Amino acid sequence: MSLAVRLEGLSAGYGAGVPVLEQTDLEFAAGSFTALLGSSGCGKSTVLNTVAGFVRPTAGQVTAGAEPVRGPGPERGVVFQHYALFPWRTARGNVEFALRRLGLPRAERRRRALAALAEVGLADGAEKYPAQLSGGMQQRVALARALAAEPEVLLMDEPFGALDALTRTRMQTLLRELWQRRGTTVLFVTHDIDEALALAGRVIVLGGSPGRVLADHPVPPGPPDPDLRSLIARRLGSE
Ligand SMILES: Nc1ncnc2c1ncn2[C@@H]1O[C@H](COP(=O)(O)OP(=O)(O)OP(=O)(O)O)[C@@H](O)[C@H]1O
Repeated sequence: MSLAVRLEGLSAGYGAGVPVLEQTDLEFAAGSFTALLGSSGCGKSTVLNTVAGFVRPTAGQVTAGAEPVRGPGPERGVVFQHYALFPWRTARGNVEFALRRLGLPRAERRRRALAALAEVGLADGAEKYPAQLSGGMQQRVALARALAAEPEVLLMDEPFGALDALTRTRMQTLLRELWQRRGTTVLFVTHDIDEALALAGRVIVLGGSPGRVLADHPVPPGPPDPDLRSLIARRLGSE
C-alpha cells in the first residue's frame, strides 16, 4: 500500500522573513524510497512537515494520492530522531495509544501493536517501559508506532541520527526489509550521504535560501557507486 506524493508550487516558512521553501515542485512516486540531503537549515524538515500536515504551505499544495494534504492523517506516518515515547506506557501501550485516533476497538489495537512490535523485532520487549529499552529499541518502538497505523507514506526525519554506528546499520537493514515487504512510499531526511545511498532509490540535495533542489539522482541498485557519491558530496559541499 503506497501513495504518490506531489509538491506543487509549494512555498512555506515560519512567520515573517525569507520563506524556507519557495515555488518548490517535487514528485515522489508511489512505493519509492527517497533520501533528502542538504546543509543544516535548508528546509529538509520543512518539506517533511508540510507532507505530514504539520506546517501549512503559504502557497501551492501538497497531495498524497488524489487528496490534498490539509493536516495530519493516518495514511502518513512520521518517525523523528527523538522517539517521543510516553515514559509511563509500555512499548505496547505507546503503540496502542497512537492507534486510538483510528477509532479501532481495543482488541484490534492490541493485535496491531503486537504485530508491529514483532515486525520490528521487539516481540520480547512489548511489556517493557522506554527506560528499560536501549536507544535502538526505543527507535524500533517509534517505528512500530508509525507502522501499526498501516501508513501509505512514511516520513522519517533523521530517524537514526542519535544511534551508535552498529545500531544504526541494523536499523537501516530493518528499514530496507520493511520497505521491500510493505512497499510504502518513504521520504527520509538524513545528513549522512552513505546512509542515503545505502537506503534510497533516489537522492535529492536541497540547498540555498529559500531552499531549492540542487541535485536529484536515481541510485542504481547494487553496491554504492563512488562516482555518484562524490558528485553528491560536491553538491553538498558547494553550498
Ligand atoms: N518552528 C519553527 N519556527 C521558526 N523557524 C523555523 C521553525 N522550524 C524551522 N525553522 C527555520 O526554517 C529553516 C529551515 O528549517 P528546517 O528544519 O526545515 O531545515 P533542515 O534542512 O531540516 O535543517 P536541519 O538539517 O538542521 O534539521 C531554518 O532556518 C530554521 O531555523
